[in-house]
Amino acid sequence: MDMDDLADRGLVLLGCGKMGSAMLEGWLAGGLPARSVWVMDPYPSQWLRERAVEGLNLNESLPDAPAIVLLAVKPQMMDDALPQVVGFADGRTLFLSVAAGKTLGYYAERLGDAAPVVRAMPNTPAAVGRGITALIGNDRVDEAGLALAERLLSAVGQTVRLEAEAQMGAVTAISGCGPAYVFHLIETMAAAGVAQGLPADMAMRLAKATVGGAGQLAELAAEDPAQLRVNVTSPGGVTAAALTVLMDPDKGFPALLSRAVDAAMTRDKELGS
Ligand SMILES: NC(=O)C1=CN([C@@H]2O[C@H](COP(=O)(O)OP(=O)(O)OC[C@H]3O[C@@H](n4cnc5c(N)ncnc54)[C@H](OP(=O)(O)O)[C@@H]3O)[C@@H](O)[C@H]2O)C=CC1
Ligand SMILES: O=C(O)[C@@H]1CCC=N1
Repeated sequence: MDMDDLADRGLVLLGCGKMGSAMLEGWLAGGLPARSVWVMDPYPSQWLRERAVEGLNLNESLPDAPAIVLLAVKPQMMDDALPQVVGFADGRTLFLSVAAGKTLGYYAERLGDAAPVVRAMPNTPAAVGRGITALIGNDRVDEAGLALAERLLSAVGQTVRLEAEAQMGAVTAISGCGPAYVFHLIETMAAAGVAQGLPADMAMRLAKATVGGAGQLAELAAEDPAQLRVNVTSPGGVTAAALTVLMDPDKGFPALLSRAVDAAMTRDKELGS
């Protein structure tokens, strides 16, 4: 099974909200024909209705044996939504789940033993081709199936294969949810700038460009992030004063982020049950 097979046999999206749309936007931009895509979503967005005008199959009858069914409804909705695609669980169709918490065991119970299932955790920067997705397959997924999932996901960013499904909770808490942490950092940096007297639009521009630029530097530089931090921190200077607050082991970022990640992982487990 390869990308041509995907275009011929079809890609079905069960649920196409924020995450499904972020990935679909990248796939269509990368050349997947709209006519090869079937979307099942009870309340499609304006963006999806516009893609339907271009040939995307929106809430129409599904192909006989699609190459991939992407499961992108909320975990809480999965029990209700899954029966719509259970008929594809005969081994010919690869299921690709992006739902937080829902384990390969959960899908085996509902789809049976024949269905190849890849569990993946993407993130929303996929919409601009800058996502990162971790993935792992069940024992019905062969190398070709995993490679196809990887090719599809790498069209919207980087991919990483997990060694064990148990790693997925931590991945979710770091890179799945992580963009929200960073967006909140941008919001709070801008708000702090406004509190110090900057105009709101200027403070937001400074915050966005700083986070975007620092992220890109962290990815491209030969030095690691700790050294890049040191490079900003003139001894006895202004950054050092701020970092004394932010790096406080009890009240700073380390303790705060560790608590946030613990909370995310607890919720991930709850959603899986
Ligand atoms: N958002 C993110 O950053 C990430 C999300 N995920 C995972 O992606 C999945 C989707 O999340 P997200 O996109 O944020 O959520 P959304 O609520 O935006 O998207 C889910 C979509 O599924 C639709 N839906 C609900 N019930 C059904 C059904 N029975 N059949 C078909 N479609 C249905 C919803 O419609 P309606 O709105 O009308 O209910 C909605 O459009 C979740 O499982 C989440 O864990 C993974 C990584 C990152
Ligand atoms: O908030 C959520 O549950 C999903 C999973 C990762 C990001 N969003």
